[in-house]
Amino acid sequence: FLGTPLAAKQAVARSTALRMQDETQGSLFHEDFENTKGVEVDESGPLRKILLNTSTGCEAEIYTLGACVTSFTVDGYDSLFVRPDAKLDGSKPISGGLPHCFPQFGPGKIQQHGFARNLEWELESSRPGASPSVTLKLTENEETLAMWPHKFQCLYTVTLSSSILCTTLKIKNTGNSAFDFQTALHSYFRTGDVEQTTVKNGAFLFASYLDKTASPPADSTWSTGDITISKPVDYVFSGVSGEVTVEDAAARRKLKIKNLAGYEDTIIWSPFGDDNMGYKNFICVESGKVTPQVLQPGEEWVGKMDLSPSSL
Ligand SMILES: O=P(O)(O)OC[C@H]1O[C@@H](O)[C@H](O)[C@@H](O)[C@@H]1O
Repeated sequence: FLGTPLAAKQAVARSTALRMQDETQGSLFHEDFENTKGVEVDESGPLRKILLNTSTGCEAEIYTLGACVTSFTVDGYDSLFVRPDAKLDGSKPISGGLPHCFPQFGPGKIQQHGFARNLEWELESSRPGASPSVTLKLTENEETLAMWPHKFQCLYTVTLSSSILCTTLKIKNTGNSAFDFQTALHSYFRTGDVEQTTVKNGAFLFASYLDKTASPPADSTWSTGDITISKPVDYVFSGVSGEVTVEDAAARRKLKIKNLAGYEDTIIWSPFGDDNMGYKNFICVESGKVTPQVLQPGEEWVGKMDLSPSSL
């Protein structure tokens, strides 16, 4: 496991208004609760999390380990799913919610899905108010440089706006030489029953995709339009993006995944049949940039993905 052994962190039973480093002034400030309405830091458990909430009753929970959004609740329904086998003590990355894969997606030269989800991200800034927002930051350190010799800055902003969760990830090359990377939100969406769930986007029909359940993984063509799940699935649809909809007939819920920038690919993963992972109650519909993206020194890539839930 890469990063600070967070499991050992002392549990401090408190939920406070946001405290953070103001880098522009170089000082620690602590806003009073009225001014931080909608943004709280919860340090009562082994891992620190940020809570966003609106006066209309929408809530989001973001762990600073991996900058992982683990809960997004509108009208009392949480659209995100955390696997029952997930560890929330820092002993491994969080298997649920919206984990970041960076700088690698899947297996490869470095660890599966990269290191961003294993590391503690810094609190960069917050914006309280009617549309509360928090920005978390990750930069290189000795451990990342040993695995991936590049200087970078990731800034991840999560905003609750009305009943929409807005996310923006900015990845910048802060070094002196070019690098390439892959990234993805390995999104876990709650389902009443994965077998009664349909994933829709017009571009699935006749799209070519990489079937990672084949041995060895093989390119294929998707010929049936909408995607339903009745067996283990691990498909990478390069070039399928834009609005992807998850319709969950069992829970009578619909979720629009709006890929607004940067995420050009869609990955569908289901460990169908694996009760330990709670396979019945989630589907991963991932927003990815799987084709490697080159960044020259000073260049930045921006990924934007919003979630808009409603009843079906
Ligand atoms: O188990 P992880 O690392 O959290 O990732 C979940 C799954 O993610 C998928 O993308 C991989 O193909 C699986 O092999 C993996 O199990």
